[in-house]
Formats: sequence, C-alpha cells, structure tokens
Amino acid sequence: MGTFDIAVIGLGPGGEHVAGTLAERGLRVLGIEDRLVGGECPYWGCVPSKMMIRAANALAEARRVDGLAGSIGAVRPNWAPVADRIRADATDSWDDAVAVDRFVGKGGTFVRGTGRITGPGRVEVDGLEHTLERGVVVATGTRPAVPPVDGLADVPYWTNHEAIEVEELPASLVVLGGGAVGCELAQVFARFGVDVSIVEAGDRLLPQEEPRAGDLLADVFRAEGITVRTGRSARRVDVDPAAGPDGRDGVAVELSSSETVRGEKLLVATGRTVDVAATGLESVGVAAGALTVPVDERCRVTDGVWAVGDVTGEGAFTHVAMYQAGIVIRDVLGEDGPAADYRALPRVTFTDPEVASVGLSERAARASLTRVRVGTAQVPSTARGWIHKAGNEGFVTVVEDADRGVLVGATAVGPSGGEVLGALAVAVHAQVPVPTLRSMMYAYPTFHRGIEDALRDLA
Ligand SMILES: Cc1cc2nc3c(=O)[nH]c(=O)nc-3n(C[C@H](O)[C@H](O)[C@H](O)COP(=O)(O)OP(=O)(O)OC[C@H]3O[C@@H](n4cnc5c(N)ncnc54)[C@H](O)[C@@H]3O)c2cc1C
Ligand SMILES: NC(=O)c1ccc[n+]([C@@H]2O[C@H](COP(=O)([O-])OP(=O)(O)OC[C@H]3O[C@@H](n4cnc5c(N)ncnc54)[C@H](O)[C@@H]3O)[C@@H](O)[C@H]2O)c1
Repeated sequence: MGTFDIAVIGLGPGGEHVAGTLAERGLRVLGIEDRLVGGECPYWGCVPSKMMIRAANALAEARRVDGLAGSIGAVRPNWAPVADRIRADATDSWDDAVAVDRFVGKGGTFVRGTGRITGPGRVEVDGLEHTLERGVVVATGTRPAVPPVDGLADVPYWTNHEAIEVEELPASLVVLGGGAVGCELAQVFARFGVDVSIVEAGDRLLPQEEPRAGDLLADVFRAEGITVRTGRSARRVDVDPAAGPDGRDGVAVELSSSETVRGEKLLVATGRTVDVAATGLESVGVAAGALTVPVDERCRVTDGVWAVGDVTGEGAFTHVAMYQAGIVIRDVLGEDGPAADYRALPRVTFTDPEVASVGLSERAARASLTRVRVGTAQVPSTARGWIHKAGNEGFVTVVEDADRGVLVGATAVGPSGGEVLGALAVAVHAQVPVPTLRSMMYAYPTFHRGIEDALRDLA
C-alpha cells in the first residue's frame, strides 16, 4: 500500500510516455504493467512488423532488378536474419528490463501486475491498494478480437503475437481479416515464399480506406501470388491433417460462401477489443458495457481519471497514443495547450504500395458536407511514377470541402505513400486554402508532385 500523485495502468506507448514524463517532472508516479513496458508497438506491433516489411520489400526490389538493371537470378529468401533482428534488436528477446530501468531512472515506481481502479483515487494491483492524490491514467490498450467462429477455439491459431515471434515460416497461411495487420503480414509472408490466402469479410481489403485503395491492393496481392477473397467470412474452422506438410496438422477454414481454404497456419487479424470492465472503470461511472473508454477533448474520463491510446477508440495508432499522452501530461500539470483534434488523423498501412490517408474519405465527406469536390492523380501517370516503373502502382486523391475551399481528407497510395502523406496532413490540419496549395511549387520529379495533379483534377 502506497500513496502517489498519479497511477498509470498500462505502460504501452501512451502510458509509458505519460508515466515517464510526469515522473521526470517530479510527481510521485506509480507505473503498472502486467506484460512488457512498451506495450504492443515495440514487441508485437509497429516496430517488429516494420522490420519484417523492410526485409520483404528488399526482396521485392531485388525481384524488380529484372527489366530495370539486369539480372540477379532467383532471389532466395531466408527468414533467419529477420527473426534474429526482431529478437535481438527490436525486442531484446521480449525482455523489457531496459524500459523498466528507464522509467525507474526518471523517478517512477514500477510494479509488475494487473491494475484496477477500485474507486475515485484508488487503484488495486493484485490485491494491494494504493491511494492517488491527483488521479489515475488508464492506458491498457487492446487485445486481438477473436470472432465467434465455430471450431476456432479448438485450433492453435496465431494472433499478431505468434506471427511476430515466428522463427520458422509455415508453407502456407490463411489470414482471416484484410485490415492493416492482415494486409501487412500477408504480403510479408508471401514475399518470403509462404502460400498466403487472405479472407476479408468486407467488400474489399482495407475497407476503411478509399475503395480504390483496397481494389488496387488486391490487384497487387494477386499479382504477387496471394489468394484474396473478399465479401466472405469464416463459418467454421477445423484441424486438417492434410493441410500441414510432412504429416503435421494444418487448418481448414470453411467460408460463408461454402468454399474451404486450407493452410498450415491460421492468422486471426480481425480487429482489436478493449476490456473496459477489467480496468474497474465502472467504479468511477463508466458503463460496464462500453466498447471503448469515452474521453473528452482533454482525454478526461471523469474528475481525476484520464485515458489515452487504443482504449479511447479514437484511432488504434501509436501516434494517437503519444498525442493523447501529451495532452494528459499538460492537463495533469495544469498547463495550457490545444485540446485534442482528430480532423487530421494520419493513417499508414505499410504494404507495398503504402496506403496512407488523412481526415475524411470521399464517402464520409459527402455524408457530412454539402459541397464536396474530389481530385485524383494516378502515380504511374506522374513523371516520377513513370520513371519508377516496376512497383509504381498508386494514386493520390484529395477531398475538398468546396464551401470552405480547404481539403478535409486525402489518400496517397504508392511507393513512399506515407511520406507523400506528410504534405497532405499539413494541408488538412492547417486548413490551407486550395488556391494556396495550387500556387506553390512541388519539386520535380517527386512522388508528392502527384498532389499538384490531384488538386488540378478537383471537380
Ligand atoms: C501488428 C501490428 C502492427 C502495428 N503497426 C503500427 C504502426 O505501424 N503504426 C502505428 O501507429 N500503430 C501500429 N499498430 C498499433 C499500435 O501498436 C497501437 O496503437 C499502440 O501500441 C497502442 O498503444 P497503447 O499505449 O494504447 O496500448 P498498448 O500498446 O496495447 O499497451 C497497453 C499495455 O497495457 C498493459 N495492460 C493492459 N491491461 C492492464 C492492466 N489491467 N494492468 C496493467 N497493465 C495492463 C498491456 O499488457 C500493454 O502492455 C500496430 C499494431 C499491431 C498489432
Ligand atoms: N500501419 C499501421 O499503422 C498499423 C498496422 C497494423 C495495425 N494497426 C492498428 O491496429 C488496428 C488493428 O488492426 P487489425 O488489422 O487487426 O484490425 P482492422 O479493424 O483494421 O481490420 C480487421 C479486418 O478484419 C475484418 N473481419 C472482421 N471479422 C472478420 C471475419 N470473421 N472474417 C473475415 N474478416 C473479418 C474486418 O472487416 C476488417 O477489415 C488497426 O485498426 C490499426 O489501427 C496499424
């Protein structure tokens, strides 16, 4: 039992930033983490998946040498350096000692355990209660959502954890879910020679994005040998002795369309879920059935309780968690600063081509605004796209609120789509007038010059 100024439950990117900064600023901070300090992002999310993508993209580029720069013969993928790098460089063999020391070095008190709010100003960690004089920050993130599919619980499926920790690749993989996790990992494994089938319940891959982004990605995936099935979900999953190599069991997934997809392994990437009740938030007034933790523009849940990161449902991205953490740090310290504003929330799915977007899609804009204009430029038709040749698939789309003359959304699909997004995010965030965007210079021949073409196409 102890008395602190603040307790932070969950030390993923959001919680770790709040806890470390407030400790550095002299507050008595109790940091509570039941797994690894750093959370999903460094151990099973952004960082190792982007190392996998970097390696897979190197293979894809090598395969593009033919027709551009001669011939290097067949490229022979080897997963070992990727697994080694994830173990040694990214995750320290899934050991967070360095991160714990860093937090303690800033003056924080660390406890490994499961935290739970028991009432205003009170937190319990594995049976021990602590008193908080300023409050509690909930930053407990998400866990994989596993759909209620018959038989699924009886087969040894992968979530992002097993997919990231894999040392030896399977011969074949069924990926359930064509969102960000499913698409990124499907392409990685396929580029390393795994026979990948992806099944997405929505009409297209990345259904949250502009429809033409998902369609384009499906074309690229099919050209790379990935089997893409959209508009179908899993009805039943069974162990299938015939689906694994050398007599090892695999899985058979029966789809709503009655087709059966077989693979040595099954990756479930069908979204994430927040466990509101487990954090005890009902003791401070949050409805037990809430799907996410409701917060105001200062990330306050109620007096003396804040929430940051995936739990808030404002966007499951590390940059959202860090952004909200900054707001909570200021609020706890009584400092001024801008309130949360998600109009220019950027999203990048790091497939090849990258699918990057900010703000509203065309559909969302048309649903909420009176006059909308949209412009699109195809990357292969831009000077840089044409020069780039192999791997140049993509487009830039801009969405304008025509009454105000500002962009409210944009999408950049293509090589370095996430980098092209930078300029578009500034335009949406700062509400730069479209005539101003049209009158500036765009360096020749860059990918971001496609923005100028898309602006010219606004209609
Ligand atoms: C495969 C994959 C790739 C991704 N790639 C990207 C990317 O490229 N870019 C990007 O921006 N985002 C990416 N994300 C999303 C990103 O990882 C999350 O948005 C981010 O980790 C959220 O941070 P958080 O602090 O909200 O929660 P988390 O990272 O989930 O951390 C929450 C922590 O709280 C702990 N915890 C939970 N309950 C308790 C409790 N009761 N007591 C104590 N501790 C508790 C958990 O163990 C966990 O460590 C990716 C996610 C995945 C799965
Ligand atoms: N590059 C990045 O920033 C990045 C990368 C990975 C993950 N993330 C974050 O993590 C979050 C979680 O990623 P995710 O891909 O697990 O979730 P997601 O919500 O992005 O995608 C899940 C997909 O699964 C589909 N689905 C749901 N149930 C299904 C079923 N029974 N059968 C077939 N398909 C089904 C959904 O239609 C959806 O398209 C993302 O929303 C994103 O915010 C970000």
